[in-house]
Amino acid sequence: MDGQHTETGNNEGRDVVLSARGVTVAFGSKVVLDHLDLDIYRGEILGFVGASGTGKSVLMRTVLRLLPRRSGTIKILGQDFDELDEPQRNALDMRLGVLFQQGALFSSLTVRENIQVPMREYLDLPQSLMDELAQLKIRLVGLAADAADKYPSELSGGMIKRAALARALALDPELVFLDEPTSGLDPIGAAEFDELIARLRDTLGLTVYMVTHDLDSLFSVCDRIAVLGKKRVLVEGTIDDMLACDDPWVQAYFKGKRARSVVPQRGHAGKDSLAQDSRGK
Ligand SMILES: Nc1ncnc2c1ncn2[C@@H]1O[C@H](COP(=O)(O)OP(=O)(O)OP(=O)(O)O)[C@@H](O)[C@H]1O
Repeated sequence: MDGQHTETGNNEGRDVVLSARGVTVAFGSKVVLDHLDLDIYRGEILGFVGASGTGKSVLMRTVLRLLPRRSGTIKILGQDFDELDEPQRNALDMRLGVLFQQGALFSSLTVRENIQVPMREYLDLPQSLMDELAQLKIRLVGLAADAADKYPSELSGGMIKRAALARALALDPELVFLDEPTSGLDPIGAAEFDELIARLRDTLGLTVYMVTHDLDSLFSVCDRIAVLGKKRVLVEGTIDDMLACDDPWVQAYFKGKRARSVVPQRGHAGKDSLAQDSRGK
């Protein structure tokens, strides 16, 4: 059901890399998402927010086909998984990277082996090339070379996130899904991770779909934000659009006490100045 949510700003002519229309997901009689619409544009970092339990993870899992939907269509990079055969699905899967909450690394595998899991699943490469590629990804996410031989239990929380990101990037995806990537990190670690995501978006041309509760991330690296509420996307747009939105939850979230500590002078500042305020803390 198109046009149910408020989409602000002019996105006409932009390349849509993910388009959800009328998506409904339910568990028995409990409807979590009801005719949800959402667009993600190429090259942007979209922050996806909403109160706890509103269905942010459910939507991400539905988009990734880990949960079934009751109705609606989802197109990723112009293709609808439902219309693809197995080899085509695999080809499309390879263009997506995913970082689940808590990193979700395999504890019995080293960082190098974790990064090579998707390579083994989708590609047929000699071990020496996979080792080289894993080392490249390790460098890309700012880990030291010797992290390759470490097991997840030997890594700090921030290193685990980076290693999980390296695995998400293993197949050079175009669209990356991040589920609360900065949760559990201290503010400095979280800010560094945000900077890494922004840098990778710029250098690799990634599109990023980021579920987050982290106001700093929303203010500093997200180009657009989508707010989930009432089982659909209530509003999507820039930080300024969020600040201007009169929905009570959006107001409380973006103008509440926590937001004020992130953005001391909210209201009329543009994204850049908001970001500066946030980072300057
Ligand atoms: N497999 C499942 N079976 C039944 N109910 C589920 C299942 N997965 C999620 N739910 C329900 O769907 C709703 C949305 O859950 P979800 O995990 O997507 O919320 P969220 O917005 O990601 O929350 P949080 O911010 O706390 O992570 C919740 O009420 C949850 O209990």
